[in-house]
Amino acid sequence: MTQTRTGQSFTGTDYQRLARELVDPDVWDFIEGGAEAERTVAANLAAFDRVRLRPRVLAGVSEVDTSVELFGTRYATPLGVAPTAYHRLVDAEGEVATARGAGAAGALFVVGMFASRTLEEIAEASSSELWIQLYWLRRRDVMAALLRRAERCGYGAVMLTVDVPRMGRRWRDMRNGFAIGGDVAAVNIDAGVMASAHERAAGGSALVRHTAQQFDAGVTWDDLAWLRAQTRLPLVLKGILTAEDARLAVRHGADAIVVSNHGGRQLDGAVASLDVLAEVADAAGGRPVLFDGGVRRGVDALAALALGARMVLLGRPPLWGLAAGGADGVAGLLRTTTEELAHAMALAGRPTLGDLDRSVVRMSTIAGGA
Ligand SMILES: Cc1cc2nc3c(=O)[nH]c(=O)nc-3n(C[C@H](O)[C@H](O)[C@H](O)COP(=O)(O)O)c2cc1C
Ligand SMILES: CCCCCCC(=O)C(=O)O
Repeated sequence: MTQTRTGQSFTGTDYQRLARELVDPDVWDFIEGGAEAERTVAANLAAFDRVRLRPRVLAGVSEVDTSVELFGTRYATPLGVAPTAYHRLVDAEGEVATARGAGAAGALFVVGMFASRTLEEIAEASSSELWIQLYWLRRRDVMAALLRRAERCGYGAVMLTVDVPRMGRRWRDMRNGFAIGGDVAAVNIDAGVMASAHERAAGGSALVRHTAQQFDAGVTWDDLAWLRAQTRLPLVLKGILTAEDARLAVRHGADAIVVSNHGGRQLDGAVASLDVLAEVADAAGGRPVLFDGGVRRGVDALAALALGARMVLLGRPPLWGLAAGGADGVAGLLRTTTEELAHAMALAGRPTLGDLDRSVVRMSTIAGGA
């Protein structure tokens, strides 16, 4: 699924529109929604509206190369699939289809701790690199067991999400009394640990109750030593928004950092990811910096790569692709966005990702400003 009825390539917004028609309204709210007034959701998008590009000319752009290397693996595209929970909410094959789609596009897929297909099934279906994402649960034995399984089936890194000591107050989910329903489940985790995610109650989100019960809000930087000791895989911390925390992450053994505000789903009012990318990249001591939040077009990815990201992750867009067209939809979404990026690189006179630096971007103070 990569073309409209008139033969044009789908863009991200085409996938979004199609997905909206197909997905159950409560699930749509879960995907699209953010915390509280959704100011940070809006800020992530608005930051890209303030990007102005400084193109160079006569740069020899007959070949454009979007490939990138990270932890010894080369990817065809610097776009990757961010960890998102429960892909079977939008497609019967769930993460297996996402893995096939990401593989077809040569993209990294970060499999969520709350995946709705087993780590082994996903690995079997994948032809590109997989990483595993973890939240810090009270049950460290569950985290350790997941890590061992991920290592056994060849996952290449562990991404610890550090911005969810408790669940953001997502009013859409709370008003919908959202709970994970039907036969969808986080199949890699003990059913007892996950039970509260399925308990529907009027006027509240089961995800909030589940997080309060099962996530460990007491962890500190010192606890990272425990996780480090569990695995030889590279450790990537997701959810860093300040130079201070970037320095602490490096000091406590992070091999890479993801600049992210969780797609505006956690602290409403938090800075737009793009606005702090350069600050965090400067503080990361040479460690690779990944980025997510509000990337919808290739030109957005170009700006994030220029401001210091080695790789750019997409959260909601691959779910739109998955809902609209399964594995083909995920591949189509990633390919289209990569083609947009390659096009922008050519027109900006930067034919390789190595040519992208801060001189590409000038941030306007107002959306749509000069
Ligand atoms: C439906 C949904 C589920 C998510 N689940 C997770 C998750 O399980 N783990 C995690 O670290 N981040 C999760 N995220 C956050 C994404 O990894 C990512 O940070 C965010 O979506 C990026 O913003 P974008 O959607 O604007 O691209 C989720 C996001 C969405 C939209
Ligand atoms: C019951 C598990 C909670 C899923 C959390 C997924 C997530 O991080 C999100 O942003 O939503």
